[in-house]
Amino acid sequence: MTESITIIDNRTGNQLEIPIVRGGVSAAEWQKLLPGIWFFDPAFMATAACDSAITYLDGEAGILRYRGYPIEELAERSTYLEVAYLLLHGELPTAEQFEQWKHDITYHTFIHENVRKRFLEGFHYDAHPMGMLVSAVAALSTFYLDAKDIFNLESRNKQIIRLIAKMPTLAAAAHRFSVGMPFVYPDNSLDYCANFLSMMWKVAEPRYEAHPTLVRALDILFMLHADHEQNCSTTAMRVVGSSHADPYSACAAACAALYGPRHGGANEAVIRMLTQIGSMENVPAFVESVKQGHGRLQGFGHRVYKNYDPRAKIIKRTADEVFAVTGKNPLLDIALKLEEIALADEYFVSRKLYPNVDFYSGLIYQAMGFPLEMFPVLFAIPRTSGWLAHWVEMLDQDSKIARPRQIYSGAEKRDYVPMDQRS
Ligand SMILES: CC(=O)SCCNC(=O)CCNC(=O)[C@H](O)C(C)(C)COP(=O)(O)OP(=O)(O)OC[C@H]1O[C@@H](n2cnc3c(N)ncnc32)[C@H](O)[C@@H]1OP(=O)(O)O
Ligand SMILES: O=C([O-])CC(=O)C(=O)O
Repeated sequence: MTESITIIDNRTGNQLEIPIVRGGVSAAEWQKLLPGIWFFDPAFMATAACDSAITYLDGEAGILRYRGYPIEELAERSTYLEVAYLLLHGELPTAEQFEQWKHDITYHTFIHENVRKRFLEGFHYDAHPMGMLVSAVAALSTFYLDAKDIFNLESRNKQIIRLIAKMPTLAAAAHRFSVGMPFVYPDNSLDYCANFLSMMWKVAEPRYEAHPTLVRALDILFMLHADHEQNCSTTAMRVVGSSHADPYSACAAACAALYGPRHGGANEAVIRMLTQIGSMENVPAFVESVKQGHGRLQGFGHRVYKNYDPRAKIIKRTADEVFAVTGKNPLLDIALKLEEIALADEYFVSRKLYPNVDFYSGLIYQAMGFPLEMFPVLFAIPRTSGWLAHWVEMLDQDSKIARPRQIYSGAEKRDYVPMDQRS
């Protein structure tokens, strides 16, 4: 195995041996040998930003594992709360640990009345629920001042539990407000996903009981969305966290990164695209227009996967179970046709563009009755555990503040021109 690479410093002609660290070159070694020479890698296409033990991803083979456990096995046998524990603690919980974890999360599902009444209800009536979520998560830092104490393990764990517990409550509150419905308090006799569905849909006393197939489907989707190594939002979490900001502020930054249509907003964009296509007959023309450069196939392509996203495979199967309860989403046939045509087309094959996690998830969410605007919110709820696992790992590694360099391409030094002399 190669243990170092040899490069020539073209300023001096010197030959330099740079040690390889786990398949990569350490930036510290690089800077020692070649000070002032930076890697130009604006979108981090070839940069490992950290050393992480949380999620393993082989994009060529389409493999995803959390803490060593294959995603397929977790989706089959685990639950979201167990997966959240696994991501954060590194091991599956014992029965006793799991009971305590569930109890702690359940105990913290309520949000401060002012967050709802004064903050969330202060938004414009048509505010996007993801915008509301981003702001509400940031606002939580003003309610929990102990959150600044990030190196106090007791306080740190409390914020982790609060965030995982309160995300569904904030999400449902944002939805209820946006449709003019009264807020529903958490029903802590219910499990995590059933409780969320109750806060979303309850219209009459004494309680809302979601269909067990739909509760399980949501739990599976939450497991699949829980982590994905250094994606854009997790990178935002780590970058903001590296300044030692509190976890609510860092999580708000991560939520904001997830909001974009290139990332967690793509599931919403997929449904808009399928609706715009309108029928199976229109699919070939739509694919042609994408190939001509008019937009992108939403829910297709991935920075790391150059194969079928393993999560999309599981979601596709789960969709059938959901549709058996809700009735088939009429957009499914268009989605299947689109996949069939794209996967047989040289444009998509040569670029290794396959369906990603967002391609089929929206069809399930829509069939379950969620409005499109809630789709990125549904992504943010489970991803919170992944963000927090990375935040904890980063703090435990005592990592440095994230601070890349740049290649300056602006003006040379010049003199200030008074305003009356400018043309
Ligand atoms: C949870 C998630 O975040 S999963 C991703 C969700 N996002 C989407 O589904 C949005 C659609 N997909 C995309 O925009 C991209 O595939 C991304 C953002 C996910 C990845 O982007 P990158 O890794 O930077 O790939 P890049 O944009 O360089 O694309 C490589 C080539 O494939 C093409 N391409 C990539 N994705 C698509 C697509 N969805 N439709 C059509 N062409 C595409 C690009 O045009 C480019 O072609 P070129 O080499 O001829 O210029
Ligand atoms: O890994 C990525 O870049 C995007 C993604 O699939 C995710 O965050 O789940």
